[in-house]
Amino acid sequence: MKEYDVIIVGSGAGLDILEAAVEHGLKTALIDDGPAGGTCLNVGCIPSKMLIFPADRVLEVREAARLGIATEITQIDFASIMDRSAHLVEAEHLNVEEQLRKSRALDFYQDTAEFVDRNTFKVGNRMIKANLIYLASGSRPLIPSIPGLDQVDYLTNESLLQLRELPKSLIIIGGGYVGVEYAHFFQAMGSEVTLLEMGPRIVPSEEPEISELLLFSMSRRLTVRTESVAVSVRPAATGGVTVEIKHKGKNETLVAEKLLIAAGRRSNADRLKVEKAGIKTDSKGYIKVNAHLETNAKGIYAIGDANGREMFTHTSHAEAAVAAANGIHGQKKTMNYWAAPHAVFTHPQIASVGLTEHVARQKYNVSVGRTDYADIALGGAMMQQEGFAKIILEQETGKILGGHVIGPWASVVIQEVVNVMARRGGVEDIGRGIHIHPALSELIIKAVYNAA
Ligand SMILES: Cc1cc2nc3c(=O)[nH]c(=O)nc-3n(C[C@H](O)[C@H](O)[C@H](O)COP(=O)(O)OP(=O)(O)OC[C@H]3O[C@@H](n4cnc5c(N)ncnc54)[C@H](O)[C@@H]3O)c2cc1C
Ligand SMILES: NC(=O)c1ccc[n+]([C@@H]2O[C@H](COP(=O)([O-])OP(=O)(O)OC[C@H]3O[C@@H](n4cnc5c(N)ncnc54)[C@H](O)[C@@H]3O)[C@@H](O)[C@H]2O)c1
Repeated sequence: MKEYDVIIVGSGAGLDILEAAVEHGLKTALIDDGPAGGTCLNVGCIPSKMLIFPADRVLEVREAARLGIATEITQIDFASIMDRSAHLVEAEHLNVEEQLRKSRALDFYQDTAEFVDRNTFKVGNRMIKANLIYLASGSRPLIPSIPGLDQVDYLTNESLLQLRELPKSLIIIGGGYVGVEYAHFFQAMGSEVTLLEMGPRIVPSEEPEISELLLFSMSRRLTVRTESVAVSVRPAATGGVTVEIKHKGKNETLVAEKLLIAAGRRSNADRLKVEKAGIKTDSKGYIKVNAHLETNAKGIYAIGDANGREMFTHTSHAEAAVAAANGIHGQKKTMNYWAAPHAVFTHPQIASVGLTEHVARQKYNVSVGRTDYADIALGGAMMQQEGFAKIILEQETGKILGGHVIGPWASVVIQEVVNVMARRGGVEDIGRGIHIHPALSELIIKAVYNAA
């Protein structure tokens, strides 16, 4: 039995905790049985955005015609696009791994951890214990129980990164963030893509008009089927995969070379056997935490995807800072998600922060303002006929409650709203800064003034 001051499971956001613990001179163990760096680096944000960047360029070239630039894409080297991403990821994770292995300030266990009791982990065939524990154990793809799925060679966000030949056709189950981002990527590369979403709209957590515009825009490039449930799956006689679906009550048969499952995530808490430490989980298996990110077991914190709250890398890092302050520095900080943003890197891009209009109306008197890209000078220069920014204000105070953008560079345009919301600011805070003309930032000031 080896004793530590701190044990951390997971080398994604867990690395932030590690840094705080080591800087504080604590005897620290880090455990991860996957590639160092976690989901974002290895199979999530980084590889997907390395792939989506060239996909965006393809769309730019295709759309250049409307500006009077006639051009043609003569070749897309799919294998080299996949390799570029894989090489960057590999170099980065080997770098992280080497630093962890070399460090004398910590012990790095590349093995699976499971609780034995409140303070003790079994890691491979070793036992280690600590009073202070951080669970940054993340999530993995949720594989729905569709009859026949185990008979076919389906892809996930992990295995698709091994592809070096572009599938001629692809069915994607799930119209959430993973589904729409990869639908954009594979269609841009040249696949014939069918996206299936069982709910009434794709990206269902976004504003309804954002889901609608994304659906409208994607439907020009691929087949999007909402209210479509995969009923069964089997190998196709011609090779590939057959998917039987129920679409608005009717049965249909779809065939494609490949099938991608993008039906959500599931917690890794089961792999940790958290019940042996008496740690409570919610109905989906995510680890329950309080406002200080501490579980019901004192001294055990859960951050990032492990707690299932806002499953984004930047939020995981924000949570790590709060949990490190509380557990390591003895503070009592509260995690605040008020201005936690996210972006979806599809085409068009989506970005959002704060409340949706529907949620805001349940609690506040609101006024809503919207500016289309076409209504600002740069949007006009871009001949951007679609896309908008929407701002939701509290009527009495002018405080910003939410901001939502769909269109080019949405992920950048939203940042001003995030910064103002983080200070609980409103109309005056946006208006105080002079906005560059003609730039996309004019979307926000105009939407704010429209709302006000
Ligand atoms: C395809 C895809 C694209 C995404 N794109 C974005 C994006 O653009 N922007 C964004 O903000 N977010 C994005 N996300 C979400 C983001 O990747 C996650 O929110 C983030 O990686 C969570 O980090 P984490 O540290 O909580 O967990 P992880 O990074 O998942 O780390 C958990 C680690 O714990 C290890 N582990 C788990 N259980 C055990 C155990 N019992 N023993 C030992 N080790 C264990 C795992 O091996 C893993 O390395 C994306 C996700 C996916 C799937
Ligand atoms: N850009 C980003 O920040 C980014 C990108 C990708 C993923 N992520 C993170 O990863 C999480 C997981 O993404 P995701 O897209 O896998 O999950 P998700 O939960 O966002 O979406 C899954 C979708 O699949 C649908 N679905 C589930 N089962 C189905 C079935 N049998 N048939 C048809 N549709 C089905 C659901 O209705 C849902 O809309 C996100 O919530 C986000 O936190 C972030």
